[in-house]
Amino acid sequence: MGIRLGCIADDFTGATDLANNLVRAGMRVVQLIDVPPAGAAQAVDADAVVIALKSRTVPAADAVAASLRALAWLRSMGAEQVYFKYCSTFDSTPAGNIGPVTEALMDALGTDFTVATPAFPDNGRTVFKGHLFVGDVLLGDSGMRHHPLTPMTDSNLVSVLGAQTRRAVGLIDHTVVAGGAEAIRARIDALREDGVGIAIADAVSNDDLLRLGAAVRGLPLVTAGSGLAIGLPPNWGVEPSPAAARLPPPGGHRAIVSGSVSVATNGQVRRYLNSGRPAFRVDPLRVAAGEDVAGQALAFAASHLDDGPVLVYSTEPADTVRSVQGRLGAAEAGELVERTLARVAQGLVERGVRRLVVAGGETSGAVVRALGVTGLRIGPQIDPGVPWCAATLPGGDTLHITLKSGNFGGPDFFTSAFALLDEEAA
Ligand SMILES: Nc1ncnc2c1ncn2[C@@H]1O[C@H](COP(=O)(O)OP(=O)(O)OP(=O)(O)O)[C@@H](O)[C@H]1O
Ligand SMILES: O=C(O)[C@@H](O)C(=O)CO
Repeated sequence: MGIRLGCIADDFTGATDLANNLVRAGMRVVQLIDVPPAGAAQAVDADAVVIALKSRTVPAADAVAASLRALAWLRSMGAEQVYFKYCSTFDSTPAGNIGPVTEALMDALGTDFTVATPAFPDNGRTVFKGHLFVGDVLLGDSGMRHHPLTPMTDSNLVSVLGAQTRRAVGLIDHTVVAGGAEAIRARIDALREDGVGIAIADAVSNDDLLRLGAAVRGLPLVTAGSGLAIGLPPNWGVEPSPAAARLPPPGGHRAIVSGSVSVATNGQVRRYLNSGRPAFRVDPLRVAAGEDVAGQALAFAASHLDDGPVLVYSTEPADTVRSVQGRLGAAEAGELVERTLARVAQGLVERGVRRLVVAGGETSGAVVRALGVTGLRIGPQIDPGVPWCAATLPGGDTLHITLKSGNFGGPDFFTSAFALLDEEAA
């Protein structure tokens, strides 16, 4: 039997976020890093496959090409419905990539209609009258306003998406969503007749997402944050089951690698440092000056792994990061830190780390690629949007790894993550 749901995620932590919601709703999910080579098809035994791309901020043409490659592979696996996952804060610019990728997927699937909703109420992302809220504030008033690559200053998603697409963008508003699947389908029919190709869907609660999920049964393509995923498995008669999230038993040393500069991660790092546990700070300026900072971090880690977890971090508040970027250049600083942390992660695994927390989407991409990991089995949720995963290392060992989006996770995430793994193993 082929897979039911084929998913394309525009970044790595977003992919595990989506996979997590599907697993919680009972699907057996495999996450693949990049589009697999031909012939890997036989290896997949799952209800859903999530292909993790790094396509959020690359040029739109590259994002489209990568997404179409992923689509072709998912279709070859028999995917009955396709899910394009983007960020719950709708990270994009007028050049894309949400609009261009959505339209390319619609064209390739030969469909004239799809929905778009980044709503993820469990993490405070709600859509009301087409406007996206992050917690209690509109998107345009949130921290996303100052994002270096995708500054989000307009909270009205109908206009944000309209600026990125050739197709007309409409709205399925909350009064319709509250009316249930039939009412939503009637609204979809009316929008289609009016020539609308993509509809932003309101959702302020998980119940809204469940109703939307039922209504989009049979649409070849849905586009969303991870929230809509909770409403799709019932369309195939799949029900929540703890078996879906079962991972092999964990072992080995524990470590945390954090290159995220988000507000939530800053709080988590601070909390960890205050607890007095072993931690090593990676200073990008010392790396740029030619010091072997990765080597120093690994030497430090080696002497503390027995009483781990050990934290290696470059996480700093926004003003410090800005000052580093001012001296090195933003892209150069980012790449330098990603390369250093990826080397640290490799060295940690060589030194026996088999339980690894990684914070930051770009950082996760760099780490996972450096480790030679090609697929992740999704396990239990630590906090909304962040599950433990199991990967097979090139040498055959199992690595338990979690990829945390910058703004996800509670203040004690770095300790609660390991505690959950211990509980599951007990
Ligand atoms: N101290 C630092 N100075 C400058 N750049 C840094 C520093 N620490 C990390 N970076 C870079 O900042 C970027 C952070 O992006 P990343 O996606 O990993 O985390 P995030 O943006 O906080 O989280 P997310 O994308 O998951 O919301 C990376 O390119 C990283 O290398
Ligand atoms: O949807 C989200 O907010 C996350 O999964 C994400 O994509 C962060 O990069």
